Amino acid sequence: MAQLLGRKPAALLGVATGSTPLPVYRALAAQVAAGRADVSRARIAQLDEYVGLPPEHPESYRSVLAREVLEPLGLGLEAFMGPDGTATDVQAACEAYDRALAAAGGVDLQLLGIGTDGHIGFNEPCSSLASRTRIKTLTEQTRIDNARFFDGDISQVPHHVITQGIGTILEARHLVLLATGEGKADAVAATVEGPVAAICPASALQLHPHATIVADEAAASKLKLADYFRHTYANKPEWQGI
Ligand SMILES: N[C@@H]1[C@@H](O)[C@H](O)[C@@H](COP(=O)(O)O)O[C@@H]1O
Repeated sequence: MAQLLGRKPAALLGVATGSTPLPVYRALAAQVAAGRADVSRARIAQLDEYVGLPPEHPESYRSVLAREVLEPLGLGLEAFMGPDGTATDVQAACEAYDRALAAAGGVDLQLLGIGTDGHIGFNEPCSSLASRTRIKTLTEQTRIDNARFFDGDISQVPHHVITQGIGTILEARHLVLLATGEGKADAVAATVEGPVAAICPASALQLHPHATIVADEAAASKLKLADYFRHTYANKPEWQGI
């Protein structure tokens, strides 16, 4: 991210919620504090949002991103773009968000996490690979996974969400998907080595010309080609800048 900001100070950074990307946000904030990265002209775009949670609810994704990304980077809400989870006309809000992203020049770098079922954003299994920002219904598993943010009480986890569609996500110039822990190993294997199929929404990354997957050993543990991936990473020519 810091490299991108060096090349393009007014970059539009797409950010994900969840626990996995938090160390990235902390590292970027540390670089900003040390004067090694300048985010003063950067803008931040939200990936998904719960429907019906007021923006000031501590677990609305707008609140989470304000707390974890905007404030540590010293950015205000004027640098932030996101869909309105409380809109009366949700579909119109979704379409407006897609238009706003395009009008802002598109997302330069989109950070993604991955759900245990292979979802990206909140595109649950069998989401159309061409989908645009829209309302989705969460699976029971995702609601169970996310109950930890709601005092472990699943009844507080909304059933409906707004998410950038898979087609919308694929329009970002660079996709970076982060996965840690054994719980993500099946999803990572299906994403990287499985067929491109809506049953694993993250497999759509195989269609993107510039997608990077960063996985720890546990999350990578079910990859058949792990040795090959390690070898190529260790032998990247310096000119590739990785
Ligand atoms: N909508 C978010 C996703 O964007 C995120 O990738 C996923 C994984 O979260 P974690 O990184 O905490 O495992 O959680 C939620 O479902």
